Amino acid sequence: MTSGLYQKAYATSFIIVGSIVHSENITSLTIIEHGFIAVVRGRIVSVCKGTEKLVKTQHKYGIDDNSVHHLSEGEFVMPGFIDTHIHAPQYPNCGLGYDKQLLDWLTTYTFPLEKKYMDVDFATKVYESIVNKTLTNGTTTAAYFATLHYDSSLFLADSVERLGQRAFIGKVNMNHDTPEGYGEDTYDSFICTEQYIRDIQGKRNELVQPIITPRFALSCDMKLMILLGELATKYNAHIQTHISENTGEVVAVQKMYPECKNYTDVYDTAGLLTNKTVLAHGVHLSDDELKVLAARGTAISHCPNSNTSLKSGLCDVRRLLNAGIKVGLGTDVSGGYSTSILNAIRCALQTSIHIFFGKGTDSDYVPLSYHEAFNLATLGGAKGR
Ligand SMILES: Nc1nc2[nH]cnc2c(=O)[nH]1
Ligand SMILES: [Zn+2]
Repeated sequence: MTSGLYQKAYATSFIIVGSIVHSENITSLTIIEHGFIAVVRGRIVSVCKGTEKLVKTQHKYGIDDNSVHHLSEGEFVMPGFIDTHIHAPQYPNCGLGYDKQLLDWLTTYTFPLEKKYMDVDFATKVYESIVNKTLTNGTTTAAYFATLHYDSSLFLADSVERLGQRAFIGKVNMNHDTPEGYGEDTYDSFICTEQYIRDIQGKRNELVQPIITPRFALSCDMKLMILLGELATKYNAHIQTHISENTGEVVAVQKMYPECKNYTDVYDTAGLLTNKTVLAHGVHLSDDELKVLAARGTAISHCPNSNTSLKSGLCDVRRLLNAGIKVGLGTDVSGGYSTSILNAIRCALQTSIHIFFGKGTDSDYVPLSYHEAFNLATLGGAKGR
């Protein structure tokens, strides 16, 4: 759905007639040819086929012929894509800096760019353009990381609201090992985050929600993470962060938290693993960690473009699904160079095939199918919410 039509969906009632493609579960793709989808004041009330049913639906909801849109031959309607992990401020760096792996990439390219968002004018320009770009690419829901800056993070929420996207927007928290000019102390980070949550919830717009966003275990100490976990409970808020993306990062986390069993245990100890938590990457998780994540109902955002671009590794989605973990797709701009979830679908399929090659093509490993990848890009991402 184009962004114009998407915005219109919230204001009016209408019916789209034509082919409908959607995913009801991970094992199949549903294709309804010559069907129709009826939307009444922003809510889908019917997905059906048949002329008689179409006429009945028009009568039932008082939808006149001018509000019935017929798709042309070859066109189809499908659910919007869900980007479960994207860094809005990193958009200007898309396609840059892949000569480094995660930790060096952060200090060389990412932190210096994010620091610039103390300038609200700069932030407004970039945020307006990334929200427009993702909407154009068919992303109707996104979980955004903003930056540490309270004012610019609110501007991202304003852009999302104005342009008509559903989004979870996080003011990032970082109080440990921070670069010059881009860090916060524990108290400020906590106070500012609480105010930020209140501001966003105060919009009373169900499409725009705050999400608690400790950057990752190397940027936040345990005290701050515990405080953020408490905020999540108090405000019934979602949580997002990164986990086990890169082997150097995993080693550094174990060194920083020697009392914890593993990376997952760090977040579990802080109370950050809930059924409203989304963890990006999860490339190098052990079987024990997968069990804990499944038990907590915590989701993984699979970011295959980023995992390859930053040479982090091949994330085995089949293994995550078999462990009972909810999985969605993320672009991870600008670790990933593309803002498009269609690109994430393609990258997820290729990553899965590369894992299959690694196991030997005579193995019984089943790479992801396109209908599984389509599910991860739509309903799978929605489950993580
Ligand atoms: N890909 C990615 N991983 C991270 N880990 C901590 N911060 C980041 C980030 O900005 N991007
Ligand atoms: Zn990320």
